[in-house]
Amino acid sequence: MSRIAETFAGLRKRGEKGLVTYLTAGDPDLERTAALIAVMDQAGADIIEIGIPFSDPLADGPVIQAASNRALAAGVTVDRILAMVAEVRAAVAAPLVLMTYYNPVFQQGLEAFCRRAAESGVDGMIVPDLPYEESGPLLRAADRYGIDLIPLVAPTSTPSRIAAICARARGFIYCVSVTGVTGMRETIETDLRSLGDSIRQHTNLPVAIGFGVSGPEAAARVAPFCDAVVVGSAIVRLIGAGAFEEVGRFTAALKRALSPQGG
Ligand SMILES: O=P(O)(O)OC[C@@H](O)[C@@H](O)c1c[nH]c2ccccc12
Repeated sequence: MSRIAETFAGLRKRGEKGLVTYLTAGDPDLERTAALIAVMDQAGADIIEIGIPFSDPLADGPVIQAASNRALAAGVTVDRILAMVAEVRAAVAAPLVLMTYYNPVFQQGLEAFCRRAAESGVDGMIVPDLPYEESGPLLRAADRYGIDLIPLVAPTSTPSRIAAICARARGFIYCVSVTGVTGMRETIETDLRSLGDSIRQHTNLPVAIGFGVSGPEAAARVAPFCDAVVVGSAIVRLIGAGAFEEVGRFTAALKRALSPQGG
């Protein structure tokens, strides 16, 4: 069983919803990223998503774009990110998922990228600009190295597309709650119940909902429709403000809101 599958099995047994937290690697530097991954793990994050900064992050809103720019300005590279992951891996219980656009993967070569990611202890990958139709080669490479290629489903995905995406999914399905880019929102208007149902018709894999979840109350509101909630921009904003010691407290508050006794 993969580390991601084990994590969801444990959550189910404990009657909890999972918490997936995101941060951009190298913002403000990789030493801080490593420390924050450990802090989020200890504070209750069930899966940690590590963003590889990219110059043209089309799915990202202003908060994560700014984090990418800071990381790129600090000179972070894919090599250094994977070395950092390899260093923290043994001390961190949570599965680690890379969020990367396709270009950095393609530049290294699909096979080489997946091999090195696996050697560094990466458990899964999200590649938001890789369309389902073109995902075959990367899926095969990821499968060879035991890395789950986690797909995105959006409110605009048609039923036949959802079926096709689910058939190729690994790890979990990342259900995008809104049409648009990452970032905190006041409210989420999407009918998450019916979107979740249309995914579950085609797969038994867990469903995580992300985009726009701003804090513990918002997390508790979307939790009934999924197995895990993803929080990115709200955490990246704390990091961007230098409020590093807040990250652990915020993560713990999010996790409390997703546990049976509630927040
Ligand atoms: O920032 P938000 O709205 O909390 O959403 C999570 C998101 O940041 C994270 O999962 C992510 C960051 N960049 C992405 C690009 C595509 C898909 C997902 C992501």
